[in-house]
Amino acid sequence: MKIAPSILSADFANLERDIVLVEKAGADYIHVDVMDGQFVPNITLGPNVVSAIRPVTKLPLDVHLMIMNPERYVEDFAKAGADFIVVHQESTLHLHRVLQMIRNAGVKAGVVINPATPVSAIKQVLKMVDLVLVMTVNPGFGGQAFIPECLAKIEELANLRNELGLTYEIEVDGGVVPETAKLCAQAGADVFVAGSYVYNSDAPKERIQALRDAIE
Ligand SMILES: O=C(CO)[C@H](O)[C@H](O)COP(=O)(O)O
Ligand SMILES: [Fe+2]
Repeated sequence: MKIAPSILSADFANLERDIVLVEKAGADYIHVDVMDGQFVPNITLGPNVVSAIRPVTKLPLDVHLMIMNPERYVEDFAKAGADFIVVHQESTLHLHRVLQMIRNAGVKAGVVINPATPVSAIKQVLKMVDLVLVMTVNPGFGGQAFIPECLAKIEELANLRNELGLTYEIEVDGGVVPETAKLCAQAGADVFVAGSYVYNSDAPKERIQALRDAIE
């Protein structure tokens, strides 16, 4: 079980401090939310920020691209030091090609689906990916409520992984707190993204531990 704090809820004027804080608190990945103001109604950061934070942590950078036509930026995020590049099924007409590009750049490839997108939409590419991310809120903002209908998709992906003999990690993102994390773990999730629950607190270390206690 892995915990991936999302720096979307960190203090952007103190990113180094907030990344080191969660690394020391036992985080497994650093989740980086990239938004373009088109695919989602919010704008965050680009490859320059990924390359700026790369040297401040040894943890893998899990880069969640919420941008239209992510094929335009795969190379830039790979060069910036992303360990995972995760692209939305809904953001490109050429999902297979984008995943090939990510793999060819020597980066782990991930695919992500919105709450309204069924698992069947990514079945053809499951054998190409290292990670499948199930959005449990509509992407764009931190601090939203978990959508319980997404749990069935986690279970479906866990069953498919067994049936097809694959090894992708199943990650969940959005509204993750101990109660919802437990439900996701029971459904088969392995990686838990948490932004506001970890960072909007005086005690991020205790919050990471509370998530771990809930899922293990
Ligand atoms: O991708 C995201 C939003 O689109 C974020 O990773 C996610 O929302 C984390 O925030 P929170 O844990 O507060 O829901
Ligand atoms: Fe995210």
